[in-house]
Amino acid sequence: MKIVSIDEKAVPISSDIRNAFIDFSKMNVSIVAITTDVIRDGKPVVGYGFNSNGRYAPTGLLRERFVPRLLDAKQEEILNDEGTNFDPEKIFRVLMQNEKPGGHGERPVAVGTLDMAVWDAVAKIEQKPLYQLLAEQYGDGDIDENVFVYAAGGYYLPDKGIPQLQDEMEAYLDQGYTHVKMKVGGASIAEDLKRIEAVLDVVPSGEHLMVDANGRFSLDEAITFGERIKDYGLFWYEEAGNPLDYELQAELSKQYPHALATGENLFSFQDARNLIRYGGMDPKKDYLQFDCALSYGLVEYMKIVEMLKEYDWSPRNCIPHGGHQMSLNIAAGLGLGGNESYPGVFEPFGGFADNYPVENGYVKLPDVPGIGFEAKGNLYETLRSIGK
Ligand SMILES: O=C([O-])CC(=O)C(=O)O
Ligand SMILES: [Mg+2]
Repeated sequence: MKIVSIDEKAVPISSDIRNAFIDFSKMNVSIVAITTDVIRDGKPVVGYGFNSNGRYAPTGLLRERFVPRLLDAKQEEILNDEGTNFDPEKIFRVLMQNEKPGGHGERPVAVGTLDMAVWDAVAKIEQKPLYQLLAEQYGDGDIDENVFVYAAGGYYLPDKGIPQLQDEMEAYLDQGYTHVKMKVGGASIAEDLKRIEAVLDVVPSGEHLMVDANGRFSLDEAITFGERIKDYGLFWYEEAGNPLDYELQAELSKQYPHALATGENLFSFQDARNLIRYGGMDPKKDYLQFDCALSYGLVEYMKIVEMLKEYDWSPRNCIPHGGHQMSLNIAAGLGLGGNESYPGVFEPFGGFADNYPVENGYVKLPDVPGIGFEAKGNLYETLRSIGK
């Protein structure tokens, strides 16, 4: 059993949208295909992966360092002890050879991309959906048949006014979502409050709306904004300040009475643990958004989940960033609180299996081997453009 080849390509996901920190005019992602010599259904198993939105394609890191390292590994370094499948933890160790600790930068994005492809291949070789494999081998055996998903949008766009924002949110509700998220921090407070109130006219109550400042605010701004929105009773207030500023997060937690969310820009076990240790987050109400496809993959994510349990956090407090099927599988197999979704944004990487509509805020997963990319036509078209 061996890896025959690994292919990578950068694919654009550019658009005119803007959050409080960046625009997406040059955004792209790496897709990878790990082709194996294992035959299932008469064809070699190919595992696919991609990195999550918000970080650029780590093409150089993959091609110069991580792909050669994996291709150079000996069989016993990448297979399980029985030799019946690839071993994601061993592969993680191979990838991280000669990598110093700390300074995570964009290395975790490259490793997370390969890790996704490894898990896709492993589940395909087992001929099981990844969520089932995770529940059986790493969880308590139970699968969540329905996973909570919310519609993340509400971006700033040139010429987008209040009516367009309301139409967008109404369309999400019409598509079966019960909870929606919008961007804040990219306009004046007065303007953002108008936008929030306009969306509150469309959703049933504040409990159905999240706001995301994408790390834009200073401590004072974060607290002031929190003061101004607290009576809306929103579902959560996301990434108010710089993701690595744990003191800001802790101070904000003391002032803002409702749920906070953050973590999408923390890329390692150590960063996640620092947030839990020093960020003042409350396991009784707050949410964690670590995204394995940006942060060393599922091997690292499972270490984070174990760490959280030691600090009395439940996996249900985790609702990952990224809107991809990998985290949807993790949510279903390991009992997370849900997953993000970007209806119509970041296509073809955002969104879930075709013909599995969101119903009353929940979505089901298809019963296909692997992560389920083959059940999402536009994504599979893109992924299969590489690989043997
Ligand atoms: O706009 C982005 O970078 C995406 C984001 O923060 C989110 O999905 O929460
Ligand atoms: Mg966010």
